[in-house]
Amino acid sequence: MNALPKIAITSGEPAGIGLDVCVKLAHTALPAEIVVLADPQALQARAAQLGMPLTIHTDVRPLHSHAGDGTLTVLPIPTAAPVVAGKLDPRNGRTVLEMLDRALAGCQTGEFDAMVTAPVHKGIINEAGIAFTGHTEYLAEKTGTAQVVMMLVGGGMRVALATTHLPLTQVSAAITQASLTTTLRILHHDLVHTFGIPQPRIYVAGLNPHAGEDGYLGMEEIDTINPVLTQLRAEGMQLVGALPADTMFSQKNLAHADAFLAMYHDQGLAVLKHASFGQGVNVTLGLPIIRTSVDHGTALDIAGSGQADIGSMLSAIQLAIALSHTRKTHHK
Ligand SMILES: NC(=O)c1ccc[n+]([C@@H]2O[C@H](COP(=O)([O-])OP(=O)(O)OC[C@H]3O[C@@H](n4cnc5c(N)ncnc54)[C@H](O)[C@@H]3O)[C@@H](O)[C@H]2O)c1
Ligand SMILES: N[C@H](C(=O)O)[C@H](O)COP(=O)(O)O
Repeated sequence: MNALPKIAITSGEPAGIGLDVCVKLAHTALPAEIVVLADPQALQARAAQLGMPLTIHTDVRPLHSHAGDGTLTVLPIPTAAPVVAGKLDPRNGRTVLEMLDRALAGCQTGEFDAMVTAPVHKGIINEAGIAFTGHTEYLAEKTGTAQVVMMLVGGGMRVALATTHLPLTQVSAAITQASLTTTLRILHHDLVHTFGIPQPRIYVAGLNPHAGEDGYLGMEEIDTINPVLTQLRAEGMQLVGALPADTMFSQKNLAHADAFLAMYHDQGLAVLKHASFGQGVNVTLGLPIIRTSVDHGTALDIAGSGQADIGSMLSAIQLAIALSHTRKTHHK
């Protein structure tokens, strides 16, 4: 097996900073073979807008590590409409999904070892007539995976979510004993087998203020969360909780927890992004393929301006490389 991982980067919403990040990536060396899925014309135009040199290769080249010499290997996915930095166009909604489909297919056939996703704009894909809530849910559906777990890594912590892109009014109903059990099993399994932590300590948040205050501020802890924790502790998992979310991320807990499980998106991600926005990584656990992503969105306000930071993309690629090596070692 090839020792140099081959990583597919989907460039995401073309009006956003995904293209800026890819142009900057051309100038950063990495210990992997990198293939960017993008519209070559739009990419070249963004490089010109940024005033950065870029040479695009769309032919199949012999195996080489990403030199950071201003060149990019690009797998062309043409946009349906011309791309303007900062201006969304629903006609390009489907293009974004074509990139994901192509990268996923390559990961499934072994053409790629992992996919790393630049940000997409969920709203414009829906405006294009395609129901879409996020990469996480999309890749789960496309791979026929009943349940996956979104986990972000950054600021010295790992934060996983019991629910992902859901309106708050639907969160409580979505957290069932069955879903929470599966989430914790996936999280525990990946912490052990992918992140190499033999006996991970997982700190679990409650859903309600003060973890429900013994039922006076909500019943989800008593009815759903605590029974699941009790059951899984009996199986040997080290679980702490259900904890009041407002103090769960204290420095003391940070020193002891291998991962935190938040009940919903902003309960966990507001904390993690406060600590590490721009450097964090989003990783989907439980998929049959390796997928990591940036921790930021399309940043339409700065697309084409040169202000886009590539720290999170570099962290996402580095984690994808590490996970590719781990998977290859286990499958030897
Ligand atoms: N991985 C993903 O696909 C992903 C992740 C988060 C948000 N989103 C989507 O992105 C869209 C916009 O989301 P948002 O406005 O909430 O968040 P955002 O991350 O796009 O922007 C928040 C702020 O951070 C700044 N910013 C973001 N990334 C930056 C970078 N790399 N360098 C410098 N500054 C940066 C932006 O300019 C903006 O001021 C939404 O449609 C959202 O769903 C996608
Ligand atoms: N929840 C992610 C975040 O806030 O960073 C983001 O929306 C991307 O999610 P997907 O990877 O599912 O697109």
